[in-house]
Amino acid sequence: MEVGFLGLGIMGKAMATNLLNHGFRVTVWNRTLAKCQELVALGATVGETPASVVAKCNYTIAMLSDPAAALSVVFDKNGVLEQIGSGKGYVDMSTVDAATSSKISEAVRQKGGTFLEAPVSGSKKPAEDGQLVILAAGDKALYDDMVPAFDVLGKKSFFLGEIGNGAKMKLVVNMIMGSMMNCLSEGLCLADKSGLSPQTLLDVLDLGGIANPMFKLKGPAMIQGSYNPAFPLKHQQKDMRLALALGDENAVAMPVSAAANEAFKKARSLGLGDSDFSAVYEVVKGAGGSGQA
Ligand SMILES: NC(=O)C1=CN([C@@H]2O[C@H](COP(=O)(O)OP(=O)(O)OC[C@H]3O[C@@H](n4cnc5c(N)ncnc54)[C@H](OP(=O)(O)O)[C@@H]3O)[C@@H](O)[C@H]2O)C=CC1
Ligand SMILES: O=CC(=O)O
Repeated sequence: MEVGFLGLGIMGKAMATNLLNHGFRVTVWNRTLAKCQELVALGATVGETPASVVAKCNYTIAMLSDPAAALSVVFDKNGVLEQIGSGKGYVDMSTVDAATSSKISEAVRQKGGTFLEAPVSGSKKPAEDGQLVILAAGDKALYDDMVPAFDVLGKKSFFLGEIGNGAKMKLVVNMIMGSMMNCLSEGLCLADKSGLSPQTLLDVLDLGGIANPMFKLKGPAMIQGSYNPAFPLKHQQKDMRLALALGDENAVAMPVSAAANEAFKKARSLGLGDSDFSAVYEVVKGAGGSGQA
């Protein structure tokens, strides 16, 4: 199967690599084109623009940072829309809101193409290991066509029906995740300040009913103050913001998530946007950092 792949950030690079390793022919594009070279070494070809990738491939996947990036790659000059049409499918796996997804879907369908949103749950390591959870919605025939690729990228795919449902599911999941990360940070801080060992807290948590892979993976690095980005904090804050907007639309009160969002915003203002989202611990500790938000 031949696929195009737009966006070679932390996730896109791992996902495109997996596809190449499983025998897919992959044509890649990235805004910073130099990042394509690592994939070329693994057998990928490069498209000069999103439009040229779509011209070459019947199926094109995108994995981009946020709604602005997702829209730009489709609607701007040399974008996806210039070459999409009958017989061509576009699959956006970025985490965006339902309105962004719907806008892209309508434009692609107007040109005669098909569209699927398919955001993923799971971070850098699950992406490298092909263990993502895929939350797809939109064109069912395109979903069926993509199953061989989804089987390589993920451990499970869900087809959630009409466009927007994948985006909404992803935002609900990440709203919970971001709130949990804040709660873990407060727990580590409280343990430390009240004379307990944060590591012993992690050991206790891991044996009980609220044990989870995120606490187990991130906790020890947080204690060390190590925030090598697997999931950049700026993206977690974007997801909290979009989830809170979904809460506004549906009149759902989310005070816990709103407080978590404030902590992520504060972390961005302290220059921690490119650190892992667990760096929100620095805000809870009252410390801070330096660098770009
Ligand atoms: N990292 C994670 O653990 C997970 C991330 N996600 C979601 O996946 C998506 C990608 O995340 P991740 O790979 O971590 O992010 P990165 O920040 O590592 O990569 C972002 C990608 O988007 C591109 N990009 C940004 N702005 C534009 C633009 N205006 N036009 C074109 N391309 C643009 C970047 O290009 P360039 O290289 O030129 O900057 C890069 O390829 C996000 O929506 C994120 O929320 C979902 C699950 C897990
Ligand atoms: O979106 C992030 C993730 O870990 O899932």
